[in-house]
Amino acid sequence: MDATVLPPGLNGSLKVFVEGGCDTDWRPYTQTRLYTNAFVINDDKLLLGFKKRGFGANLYNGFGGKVEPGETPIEAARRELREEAGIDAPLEHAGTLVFLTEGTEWAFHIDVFSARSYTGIPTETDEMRPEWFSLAENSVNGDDDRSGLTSSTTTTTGSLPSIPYSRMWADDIYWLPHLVEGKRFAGRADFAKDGDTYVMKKFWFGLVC
Ligand SMILES: Nc1nc2c([nH]c(=O)n2[C@H]2C[C@H](O)[C@@H](COP(=O)(O)OP(=O)(O)OP(=O)(O)O)O2)c(=O)[nH]1
Repeated sequence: MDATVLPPGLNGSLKVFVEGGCDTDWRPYTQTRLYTNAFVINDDKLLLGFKKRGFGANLYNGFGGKVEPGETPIEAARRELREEAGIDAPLEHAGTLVFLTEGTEWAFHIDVFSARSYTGIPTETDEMRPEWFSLAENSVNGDDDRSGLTSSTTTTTGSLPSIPYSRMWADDIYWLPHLVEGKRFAGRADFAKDGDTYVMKKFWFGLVC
């Protein structure tokens, strides 16, 4: 795809792999705020956190938050991983996500990181409950209601559910499989609000080439 038709906020050499949503314009914005999001993979398991409060509460996600003044995105990502999951990991940049929501006039610029090893023990915090999910093809459906299942922080891959996409941000199903495969991506997703629910209206994702 010609770089001139990238959604506003994206740049570089990107080849689209999915786009969709309403036939409306991308939401305008004048400011950008920096965020991070970190995913830890261990063999054929992926660590996600169940967000217990605040923005994105009740969704599973990687670990992350705002980049504080004086921090680089990678420093912020490692700090957030320590604060929210209690672990350290050799994070590498995996992708960039431009994210807009209705009612917020600025864009989230999210640097997404991944690591294939970690140190420490994933530990529940006030904000996040870490849980492992299986990347194996024959894993049980992680989109099912898991209430009643015991915590998966120490179980083996064989008994773990698959990635619970229906309980994650709606754009994740497009780019997270590429992150797991080690491919670098960038994309944009514009959301509207329907009551307390965020609905994805328009999206575009490409691989870095
Ligand atoms: N996977 C995924 N994550 C997203 C999307 N949109 C979005 O903001 N995020 C992430 C980026 C951040 O990691 C997190 C939002 O930050 P936060 O709300 O937890 O941060 P915070 O202000 O609490 O910051 P802090 O107190 O933890 O520093 O959600 C999305 O579409 N998909």
